[in-house]
Amino acid sequence: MSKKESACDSCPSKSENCEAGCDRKNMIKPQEGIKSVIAVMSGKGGVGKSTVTALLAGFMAKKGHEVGILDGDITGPSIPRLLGLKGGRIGAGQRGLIPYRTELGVKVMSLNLFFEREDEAVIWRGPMLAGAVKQFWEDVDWGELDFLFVDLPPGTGDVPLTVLQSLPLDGVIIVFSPQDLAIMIVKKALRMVRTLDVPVIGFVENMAYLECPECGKVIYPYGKPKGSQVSEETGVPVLATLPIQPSYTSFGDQGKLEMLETPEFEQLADRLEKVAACGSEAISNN
Ligand SMILES: Nc1ncnc2c1ncn2[C@@H]1O[C@H](COP(=O)(O)OP(=O)(O)OP(=O)(O)O)[C@@H](O)[C@H]1O
Repeated sequence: MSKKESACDSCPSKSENCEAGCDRKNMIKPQEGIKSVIAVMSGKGGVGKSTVTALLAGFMAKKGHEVGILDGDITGPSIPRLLGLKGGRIGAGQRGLIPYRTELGVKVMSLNLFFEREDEAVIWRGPMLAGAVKQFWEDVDWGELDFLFVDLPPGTGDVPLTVLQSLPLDGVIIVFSPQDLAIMIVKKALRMVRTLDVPVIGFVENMAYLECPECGKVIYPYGKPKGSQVSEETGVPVLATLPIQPSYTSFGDQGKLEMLETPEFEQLADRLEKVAACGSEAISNN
């Protein structure tokens, strides 16, 4: 039995007797060509979730994987800018909308790619935002992918809820920074994911430290890293710890973020490869 079949069989949405209380009963059809679907989430804005998504996509692409990014941050989409994609040229084929491709070949779909002006504002209410994300799943010809990363807007609102309930996710990565506030909110995000019975793959702690380029001294502008404390309290491993790295911002501004080398993702990549091969049951931290 394939990984997808077993995942679907264990999902209550497949059952004719789906109980009224089932949280994932609205799950939409898996796409045959996509091996694993991973949401990248954060409880709070500005912790670097889109930066992590773009860097991770580049890291996995450089390892030889076919990678896609579904930009679910409809009102604040930054993925096209970080990866150097200019909107206004979305095409359609027989099997749906054709995603853009970055220099490394990462497939990307984002609402901003429909606009020529990247500063176009999207003023929509929650249900429309959630509908757009579903369409990016259903109406895009993603083709064959090893990993589709879904970059979620921050928080626990309509779009994260729709994605967690309706996309056939293999798991969620939660990004946080070492501030106490961010830690409190990461636990809310984790609670939401667990309530909806979606597997948690692990945490990424971003902006954990800064290494002085002159003397090499390490300082902690946002406080000491909280990875081991959060891991102990939640039972979820921290699979990558990223420094404050000015090149992330400058490469992002130039649309070349995927080109940066990020050896910090080695352990996370191993986990993701396991998920793609054996299913999230093998690594779930729920
Ligand atoms: N490790 C880092 N080192 C230096 N700058 C970083 C780092 N991570 C993120 N940034 C910068 O912080 C800003 C916010 O990052 P990003 O847009 O990825 O956050 P986000 O959590 O996706 O935000 P949003 O809440 O808008 O979704 C960007 O300017 C980015 O370049």
